[in-house]
Amino acid sequence: MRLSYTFLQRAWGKPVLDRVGLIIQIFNAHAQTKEAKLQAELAALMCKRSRLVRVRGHDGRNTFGGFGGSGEIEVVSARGRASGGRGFISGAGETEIQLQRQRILERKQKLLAEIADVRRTRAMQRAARKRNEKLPGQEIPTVAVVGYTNAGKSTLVSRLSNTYLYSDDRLFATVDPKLRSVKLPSGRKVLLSDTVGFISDLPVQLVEAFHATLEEVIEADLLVHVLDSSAPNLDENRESVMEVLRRISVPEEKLQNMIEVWNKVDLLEEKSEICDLEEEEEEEEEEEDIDATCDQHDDNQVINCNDSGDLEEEINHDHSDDEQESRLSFDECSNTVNGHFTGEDVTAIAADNGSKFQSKSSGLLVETSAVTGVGLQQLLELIDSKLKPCRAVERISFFHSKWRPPRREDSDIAV
Ligand SMILES: Nc1nc2c(ncn2[C@@H]2O[C@H](COP(=O)(O)OP(=O)(O)OP(=O)(O)O)[C@@H](O)[C@H]2O)c(=O)[nH]1
Ligand SMILES: [Mg+2]
Repeated sequence: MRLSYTFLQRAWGKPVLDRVGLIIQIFNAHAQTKEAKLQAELAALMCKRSRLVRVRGHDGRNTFGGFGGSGEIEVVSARGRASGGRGFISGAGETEIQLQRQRILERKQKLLAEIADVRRTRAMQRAARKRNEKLPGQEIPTVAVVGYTNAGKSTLVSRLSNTYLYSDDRLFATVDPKLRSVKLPSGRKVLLSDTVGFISDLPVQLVEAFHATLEEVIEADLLVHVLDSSAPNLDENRESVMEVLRRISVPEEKLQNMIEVWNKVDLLEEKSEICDLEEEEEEEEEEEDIDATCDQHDDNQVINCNDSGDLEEEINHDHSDDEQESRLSFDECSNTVNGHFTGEDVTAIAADNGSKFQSKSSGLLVETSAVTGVGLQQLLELIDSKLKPCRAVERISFFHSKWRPPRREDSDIAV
């Protein structure tokens, strides 16, 4: 496999990346802020336990880390070179590998220090924001919008806040979390935080490296999990997101209170219409077939008029086949529509899927289309209702108007 990277790279004259390398490349290309760029670089460095990542710039020079937007990343095996393999570094041996590892380590420490700096600034800003919201009822809660990449998070946040956020039909369109202010039906303001999309089997190194981004999720008062309801692998996507949330230690209580949004329902409707048309055509074809079969049976009836019992059995058998066939085609059609569900009755499907899905009856599920606007009002109302109880508790707190020492993490930051 390692050999084939080199081989393919030479044969095609293009960089060949594995999954992790590719993700890092995409993150790097989409990173806009200093923080995101630092994190992308750190992610690359953290993937070097058994490999080395090297960047070839326009001038042909190779550098470690700090790859620019148009630089090329080359992921190669350290072991391959150490054993005299045809790597990128000529005359490579264990000493050179060690030297490079040392350089990587130094760079990593520098990056970590810079990221800690950025985090400190962010935490101080957050602390200042909270201090400014000291009057009861004036707190601005944060709602983190999380979900699988390409589920429609940015489109949804844009639509709800009436502002522009970059969205695209590609992986990791968002790399820098963004906050947007939204007014809820009760009149209260919230900050919606559009976050980085997750993927299945998110490499551990990436989770660590993107921890600063995921802070938004941990700090949020409420989570909104956006799913692409038209995705054929909705279950898997859902599980992948839950896994990452658990991995970054989001409290179970917050996960229990999380709102689930099944977005892109307009696509289901479109597909459902296509499916209905197909079904109608199939039914027409079946009717024609049945007519033809009946004609045949009529002929049989005439021929076998003395054996009516057998004939009846034969006819019933044919009809049950027809029923089964039409039921099968319906099921197939439903699967084509959304992998598992029809847009109509989520509750029934949720029941079918046991505890895997939160049903509508739990009050935590909303179907939306960020494009057509369906379900958005309902979503805002749900956010409103989910935030109300905790705010009410704070309002009756005896200490709300008194001075309190800063929270531990804030004091750490101040030091
Ligand atoms: N038909 C339809 N398309 C949608 C809907 N919501 C989002 N999209 C499209 O889905 C694609 C991805 O949308 P984004 O908002 O960028 O998705 P995201 O979850 O923010 O993606 P990442 O930032 O990569 O994690 C875009 O092409 C959107 O136009 C929807 O409700 N219906
Ligand atoms: Mg996005």
